[in-house]
Amino acid sequence: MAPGHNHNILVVGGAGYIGGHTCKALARAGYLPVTYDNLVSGHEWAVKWGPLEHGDIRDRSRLAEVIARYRPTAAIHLAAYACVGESVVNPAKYYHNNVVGTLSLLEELRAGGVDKLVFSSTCATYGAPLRLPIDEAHPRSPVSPYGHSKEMIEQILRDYDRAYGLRTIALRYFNVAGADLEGELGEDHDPETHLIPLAIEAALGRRAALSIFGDDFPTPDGTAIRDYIHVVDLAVAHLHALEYLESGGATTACNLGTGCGYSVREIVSAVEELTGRELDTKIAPRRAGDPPALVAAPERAYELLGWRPLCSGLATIVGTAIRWARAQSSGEARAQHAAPRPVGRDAARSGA
Ligand SMILES: NC(=O)c1ccc[n+]([C@@H]2O[C@H](COP(=O)([O-])OP(=O)(O)OC[C@H]3O[C@@H](n4cnc5c(N)ncnc54)[C@H](O)[C@@H]3O)[C@@H](O)[C@H]2O)c1
Ligand SMILES: O=c1ccn([C@@H]2O[C@H](COP(=O)(O)OP(=O)(O)O[C@H]3O[C@H](CO)[C@@H](O)[C@H](O)[C@H]3O)[C@@H](O)[C@H]2O)c(=O)[nH]1
Repeated sequence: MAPGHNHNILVVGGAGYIGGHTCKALARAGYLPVTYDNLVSGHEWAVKWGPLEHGDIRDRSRLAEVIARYRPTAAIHLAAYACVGESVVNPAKYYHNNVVGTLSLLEELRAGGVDKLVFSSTCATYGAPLRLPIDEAHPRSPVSPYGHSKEMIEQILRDYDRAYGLRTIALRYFNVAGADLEGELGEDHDPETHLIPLAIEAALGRRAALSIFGDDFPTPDGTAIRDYIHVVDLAVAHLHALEYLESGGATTACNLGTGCGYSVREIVSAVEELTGRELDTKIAPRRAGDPPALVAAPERAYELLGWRPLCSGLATIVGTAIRWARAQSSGEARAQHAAPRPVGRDAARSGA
């Protein structure tokens, strides 16, 4: 790419778990990821591959300023609250941030002439599945406010394309897990709610026991089944999605999953095997809003994007997450967190 060529990508929510990995993949492909994030759950240390612009998606003047400064050719929108259970008890929080916030972002993208958007959607838009695996034609009937918020946004995006020509691809992620293959990034939520990091923390003795939310689901071992996709595979899919839009692709949506489902008990066994520690578990009631099984039919993404998951085997997902968790308490993690963001070529391209 020629120096000075404007290939800035606005990564909204780029300081988060998936956003950080996506920025790394973008930088490797020659883009400059410009992170826009209010750091409500993201981290400054996770922004290593381009500038960090602090701001909230509901702050339109701040958004306008950042878009005018970097003139991105496209945006990737990952900023949201994303906990299914919490959304059931506090739906207002979810609709305000996810839906109202996205409307604010869309207005400023329009005003700034940004006409391509990759959107982080979710398999939670399907609700309780009527059939497995779930393909994109499956009815979407969310069972949590979180899922509803994402489904509403998908509808808004279709309408914005028809009316304003904003082309978008909604990526319906299944369960994202694992950590950067080089150990530079990983999941760090506070509080953590996701199964794999919680199981690892329990195995490493950092929490007392892992609660298994329900063992009476209609699944072979009674625990809920999910399709886990490695965060690095997911990050790379965003590059393919961007290329799809850059080459004129029409507004659409596709699943990002593997087609393989694992139960909570199977995840517990994998964590035990790979840490060499026995896990203390206790059965707890089902968590509100949790469907029994979510497994993707992943073929549409293969065909549309020419993408395949390459590191989403369970051993790699759990193995990289264990390595990341172990590094958190060591000097290795602290050194990485302190690493400065790249300057020079990137600073020049940022127009900073
Ligand atoms: N983790 C998963 O398994 C999963 C699965 C399906 C979909 N998703 C979606 O992927 C996206 C990223 O998820 P994640 O796991 O990386 O979560 P995360 O919490 O680590 O990242 C979200 C980022 O958005 C930022 N953010 C939130 N609200 C903001 C606001 N109002 N203004 C500016 N920044 C804001 C946060 O600070 C954070 O950096 C979310 O949209 C989520 O719904 C995640
Ligand atoms: O301590 C725990 C945590 C989770 N689970 C179960 O493990 C499974 C996976 O849960 P979790 O890791 O919290 O992910 P989900 O609730 O499935 O949600 C994630 O995956 C969704 C897609 O399925 C995304 O939309 C959400 O943003 C993302 O948080 C579910 O059956 C949970 O009930 C437990 O049994 N014990």
